[in-house]
Amino acid sequence: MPAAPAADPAPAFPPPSHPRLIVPRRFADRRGWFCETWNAARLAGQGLDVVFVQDNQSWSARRGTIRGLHFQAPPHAQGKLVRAVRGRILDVAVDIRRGSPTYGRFVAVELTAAGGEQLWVPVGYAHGFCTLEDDCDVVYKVTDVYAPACEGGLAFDDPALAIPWPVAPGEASLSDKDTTYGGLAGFESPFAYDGVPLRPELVVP
Ligand SMILES: Cc1cn([C@H]2C[C@H](O)[C@@H](COP(=O)(O)OP(=O)(O)O[C@H]3O[C@@H](C)C(=O)[C@@H](O)[C@H]3O)O2)c(=O)[nH]c1=O
Repeated sequence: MPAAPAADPAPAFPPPSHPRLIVPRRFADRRGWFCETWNAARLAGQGLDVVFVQDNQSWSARRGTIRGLHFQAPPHAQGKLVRAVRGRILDVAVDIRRGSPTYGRFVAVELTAAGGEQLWVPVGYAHGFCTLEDDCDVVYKVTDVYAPACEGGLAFDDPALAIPWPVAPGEASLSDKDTTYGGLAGFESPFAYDGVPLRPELVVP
């Protein structure tokens, strides 16, 4: 008896511990467009099964504003789903999981209000962004609450990371806090590697 044809393999969605670019569909008509910016069931069906507990928004007045690189340590580690709702940013996620073969490597992707792209930044990654225009609003959902005692950071301009920020370090608009962080040398990460290396592909099949 001939073997039954093999079923189509399930799409190989990346696990939640991998960064991911999500571009929700927009339904355009004469008025403009409509978009579901987050649909828990749909994304769970695509392997991103997470619960958000807080929504954040920041407004940055100037092009060349850099916020980051930030993370919260356990027990309040945060996954973040980031998008620009006004303007454009270069969004960056750095692998800071101890023992990761891609430790210190990063993904950098442009997020635009015009395109509605979203970057999923998993737990175990430091996050930061640079505004590419004046007057940028960034909103993001997070999977744990703000916990100042768990806040940590890395120097955005650490030469060991070599992130190609689109602004000279001396010209970036920064918070006082973000000028105090050290680089990877001597950094003791609170995150352990979970077996999922950082791959360059960010777009879900
Ligand atoms: C992050 C955060 C800050 N705050 C307060 C603390 C402080 O007084 C003020 C500004 O905080 P910060 O300077 O930390 O804001 P900012 O530099 O924009 O911090 C953010 O940067 C990006 C890159 C991230 O990934 C976020 O998770 C967050 O760390 O807002 C909250 O009340 N809740 C929050 O969740």
